[in-house]
Amino acid sequence: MSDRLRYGWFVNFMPTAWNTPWARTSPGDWVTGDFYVEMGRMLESSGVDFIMLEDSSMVPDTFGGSMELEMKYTSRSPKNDPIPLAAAIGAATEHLGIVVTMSTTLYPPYLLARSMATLDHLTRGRIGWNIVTSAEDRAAQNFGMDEIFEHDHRYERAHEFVDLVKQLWASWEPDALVMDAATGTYVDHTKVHPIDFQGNYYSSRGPLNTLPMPQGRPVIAQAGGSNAGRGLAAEHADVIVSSPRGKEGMKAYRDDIRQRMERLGRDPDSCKLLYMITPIIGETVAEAQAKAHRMYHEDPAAIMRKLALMSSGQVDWAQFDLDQPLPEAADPRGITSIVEDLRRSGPDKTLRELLSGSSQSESLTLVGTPETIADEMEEAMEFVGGDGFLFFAGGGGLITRHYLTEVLDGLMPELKQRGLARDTFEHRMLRDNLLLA
Ligand SMILES: Cc1cc2nc3c(=O)[nH]c(=O)nc-3n(C[C@H](O)[C@H](O)[C@H](O)COP(=O)(O)O)c2cc1C
Repeated sequence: MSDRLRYGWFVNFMPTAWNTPWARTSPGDWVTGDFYVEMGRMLESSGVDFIMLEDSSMVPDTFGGSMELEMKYTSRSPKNDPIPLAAAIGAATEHLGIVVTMSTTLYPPYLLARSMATLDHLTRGRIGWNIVTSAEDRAAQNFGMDEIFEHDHRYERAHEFVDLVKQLWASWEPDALVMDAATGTYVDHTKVHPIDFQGNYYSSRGPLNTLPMPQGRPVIAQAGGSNAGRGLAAEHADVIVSSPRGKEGMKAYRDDIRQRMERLGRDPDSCKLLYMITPIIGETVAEAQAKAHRMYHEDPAAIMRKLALMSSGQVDWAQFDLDQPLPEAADPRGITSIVEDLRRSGPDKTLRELLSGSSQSESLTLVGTPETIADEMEEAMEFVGGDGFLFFAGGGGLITRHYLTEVLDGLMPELKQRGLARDTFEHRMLRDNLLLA
């Protein structure tokens, strides 16, 4: 495989590891954004295409009807707003893309369009938008709703939302800024247009009140797993991040998305698909295996941390016996594909077995040396067809500088040596670095 792959790093603006080896204990390190700004610089110098900032807006209390598990393991909170962090990372870097999550269910479209446009200016064309629809009642209640909309309805609204914000971004013609000294005219008003958008769910007069953004519109990222989610991704995404299991699952997902894009009249190569991985790296395979065993099997908190992470939707995992197979429990309003994926990956396994052994949200289980892991990544990409990987250190306060160093100073150089990662950024803007060869 000779084509360079694409890489992102998915991270939560949350506490970093604080009671594991190689962790810092000061909360000031994350809450000020210092850790993540430093991380942005590290990613850039290693040739990672973008950092992707997760978001959600609630304190979960689904597990056993209490916030205890959540507060103890910090799976979704405390969490700061990723939008100002994107600006801070942008100011500290020159080439790294910064993909920010904003929910179509919770943000007004005009506000979102304007924030994205402003961030694209601040970063000189390096912003992406991770479109999510939010699945949690608790988040909906923080924004004045009684409960979150039903799953497919959220996606129906998201289609309209995206149409609207795209029109707002296009409401200024690219050459509207004239700065004509002779007439003393800053902007040619004939090139700025109201949009008068009237949809089923949203309306907006427009135009946007920002100058046209450097990238025209942000890079659009999406992580849909369901039929409705894949439909939104196939129509709008420039980059799709997902975690289908194993090489076969990755290939089936990619083939499906590419077929959907073709049916919609889009060039399938105009969207890059990245698969989530959490490589466990050692200087020998045995050392990496021992580390993975310690992390996933010997740490009594590991399963509880995973349960806390999964307990932000409608499914109360406390009702299930950890030592029994998972019963039919998917709530159609919840994150359906996550529940279904888990059940499908081991219909006869107990919940404890399903949750132990790996980081549950990764496409490939990668445990080894930089060389053996790069072999597996390369082989998977040859089988799947492309396009790259999304690193993730696991949610809920597990990231450390030590882990970043293992991946960025251990694995990335090995990938570069094989021509599978970039040495330098060829372009200034995220869209160009991501999509062009
Ligand atoms: C890599 C990745 C990142 C995601 N980031 C977020 C996020 O920041 N906020 C959020 O509410 N959901 C996030 N999700 C959830 C997805 O938006 C989506 O709801 C989920 O993959 C299930 O797919 P479905 O909505 O099509 O059922 C993420 C999912 C993945 C795989």
